[in-house]
Order: sequence, then structure tokens, then C-alpha cells
Amino acid sequence: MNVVVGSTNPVKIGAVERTLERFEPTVTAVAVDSGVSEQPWSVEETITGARNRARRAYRVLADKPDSEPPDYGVGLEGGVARFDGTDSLSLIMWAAVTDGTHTDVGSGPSLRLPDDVTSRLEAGDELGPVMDDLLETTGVAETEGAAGVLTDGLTDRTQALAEGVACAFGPFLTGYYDRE
Ligand SMILES: O=P(O)(O)OP(=O)(O)OP(=O)(O)OC[C@H]1O[C@@H](n2cnc3c(O)ncnc32)[C@H](O)[C@@H]1O
Ligand SMILES: [Mg+2]
Repeated sequence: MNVVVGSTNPVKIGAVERTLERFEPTVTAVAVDSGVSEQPWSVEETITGARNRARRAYRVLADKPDSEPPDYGVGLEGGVARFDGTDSLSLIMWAAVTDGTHTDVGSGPSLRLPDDVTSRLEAGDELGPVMDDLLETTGVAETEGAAGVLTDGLTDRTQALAEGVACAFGPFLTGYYDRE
């Protein structure tokens, strides 16, 4: 299985490799523009970013002369959103998968962000740098992520993203979505 991922962030590549392990995939990473803000602020914007990344990454390989089109393009996007029933901001993550014709999406888990992180985001900052600032880390978004730090390591960003990748792949791997 040939898969192209629309990001060079190692946790995103790792999440795709881990999820598709049983297919022994060849995973290629390409940097693409998400087409949305660096820090998406709604479910809709986050999904749009994931879709754009998947489709644009697919096209990069499909349009390359002398190369086979990939089987799938995958896009992963992190964002923040407020959910009904909560009065706080949550980190969300969405995945999109395309086979060049159809695109499907699925989400990873969401987790409540601490108030000091939320205040910085409301002031216009991006989550990755804010987490690094408050935790005195460097590049936490490329390692355990907020998901790892805020759960004391019960999960991490790779695992969290992997759940979204699995959900977005379902319709391509099973017949359950095509039944009348
Ligand atoms: O290179 P790309 O693919 O853009 O990787 P990224 O880490 O920037 O990931 P996103 O653009 O999808 O995420 C939007 C913002 O949210 C941050 N973010 C998302 N999930 C995070 C996490 O678990 N921990 C820390 N920052 C996170 C991320 O660093 C960005 O500032
Ligand atoms: Mg980014």
C-alpha cells in the first residue's frame, strides 16, 4: 500500500505508519498548505484543513511524472473548538483519507485545555508554541504533544492521531458504508 501524508511532522507520519501497519505501507511525506489558519478554531475549519492536506498530498504524487499515483492520501489537522456541554476550549484532531476520487474523515479524541493555554490561544497564539512556552519544552507538538503532557502520558499525540486515521480509513477498507 502506497500512502502519502500531507505533513512532514514525524508524529503525523508515525500515526499513519502505526495505524496501517498490517498493510506494510510505504509512507511518503510531503509538505502541503492546509489552506486554513495555522491554528484552526472550529470543527469545520479543522476538517477542511485535513481534507485539503489529504487531497493536495495525493495530487503531488499523482501529478509527478514517472511515478505511480498513491493508493491513498492522508491529511491530519489539529484544532481547537468549544463543545456544547462544556464551558472550556478543547484540543481536537481530525483525519482525512482520499483515494483520489472519494474523501472521508474521522476524528481523534478531544481534550480540555487548561485555562492559561486557552487565554494565550484567545490572544492569537498557536497551540504548539504555547505548550512549549508553558512547559519549557522544545517541539512538544512533534513528540508526545498536548495529548501526552495533559494526560501524564496515558496517551500521546501519535496514538491520538492514529485513532482518527483509523476512523477515516474505515469506509475504504470495509463494505459497510456501501449497503443500500
Ligand atoms: O507541520 P504540521 O503538519 O502543520 O504539524 P503541526 O504540529 O503544526 O500540526 P497542525 O498544524 O495540525 O496543528 C495546529 C496547531 O496545533 C498544535 N497542536 C496540535 N496538536 C497538538 C498537540 O498534541 N500538542 C501540541 N501542539 C499541538 C500544532 O503545533 C499547531 O500549532
Ligand atoms: Mg501546522
